[in-house]
Amino acid sequence: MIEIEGITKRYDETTVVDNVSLVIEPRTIAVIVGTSGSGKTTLLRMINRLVEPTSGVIKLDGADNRSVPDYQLRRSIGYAIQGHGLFPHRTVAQNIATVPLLLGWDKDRIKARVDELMTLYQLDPQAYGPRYPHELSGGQQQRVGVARALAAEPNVLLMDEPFGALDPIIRTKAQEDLLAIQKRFGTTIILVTHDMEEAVHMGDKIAVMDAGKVLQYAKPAEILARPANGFVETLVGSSERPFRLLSLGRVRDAVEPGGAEGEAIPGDASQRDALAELLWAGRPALPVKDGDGKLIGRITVEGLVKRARPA
Ligand SMILES: Nc1ncnc2c1ncn2[C@@H]1O[C@H](COP(=O)(O)OP(=O)(O)OP(=O)(O)O)[C@@H](O)[C@H]1O
Repeated sequence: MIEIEGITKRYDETTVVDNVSLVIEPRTIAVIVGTSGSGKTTLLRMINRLVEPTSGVIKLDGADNRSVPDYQLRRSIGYAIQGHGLFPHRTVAQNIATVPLLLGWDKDRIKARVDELMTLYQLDPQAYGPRYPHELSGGQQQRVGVARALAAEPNVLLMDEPFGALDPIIRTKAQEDLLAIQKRFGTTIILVTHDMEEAVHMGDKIAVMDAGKVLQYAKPAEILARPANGFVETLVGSSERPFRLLSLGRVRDAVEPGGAEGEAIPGDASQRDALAELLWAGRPALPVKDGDGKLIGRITVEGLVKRARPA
């Protein structure tokens, strides 16, 4: 659990983070969104003490983050940034091994962990381990950056626009990979992004920041349905709201009894994708199948339209 209590950061007369309090539950993803210069990066960097707060306290599992030396703290918290921050003169394997090496892991354990993470990120350790960062594509470098942040099995991972520079297809893949890894290791993640789509997709909770303050901190569905004020409403995009709400739900949760003509939609597809399929097929309803291909009912345009409005 991460408890941010009344955190403020001032540079001279300027307050860039203004009395922020947030609690991030273990094994969840909290996303920080906001306009440029709203203080997102500064807030994130106060968690691993790359920036020292002017006042306030941050606790990790109950302990003040100033109770250990900052270098020790940073070895226990993963940190991944846009542009990856890889060491250019170290190989991919050496980059990933950075923190385990600092922690004094033995060679075999480090090699096993590097191989495990590279395999997880679909980079063949034999082929890519000895390469240098510039010999990789942007998407591959991004995966190495996240693998490096995860190398020492941190409970907490801080991510600052980690997918910012990726093209949309690779970005989606990177998001799915991260969600899968988060589930598997139970990591608590704080992710800074500009992208509301990403925030809604990834976040268990979203914190909306403006001018150093957190305006709303709530579940994505709550933020979409009941934005705290006009700023949050603008940020979540009024015209996109219905689709974003639908993107949070699965087809299986909107199944109605009965059959329909046409190609069946998988139950684990998002309701937003189902609506797109229905519109594209020009049909009022389509059948729904479960993971085994068994038909479990149908999904209708009418049903989805009702769900695209806040409850
Ligand atoms: N070391 C510093 N000295 C003075 N001002 C700073 C310093 N670091 C950040 N700031 C200012 O603090 C404000 C918040 O910066 P921060 O990087 O936290 O914003 P952000 O929300 O992450 O922005 P972006 O989305 O553009 O990265 C900005 O106005 C920035 O100029």
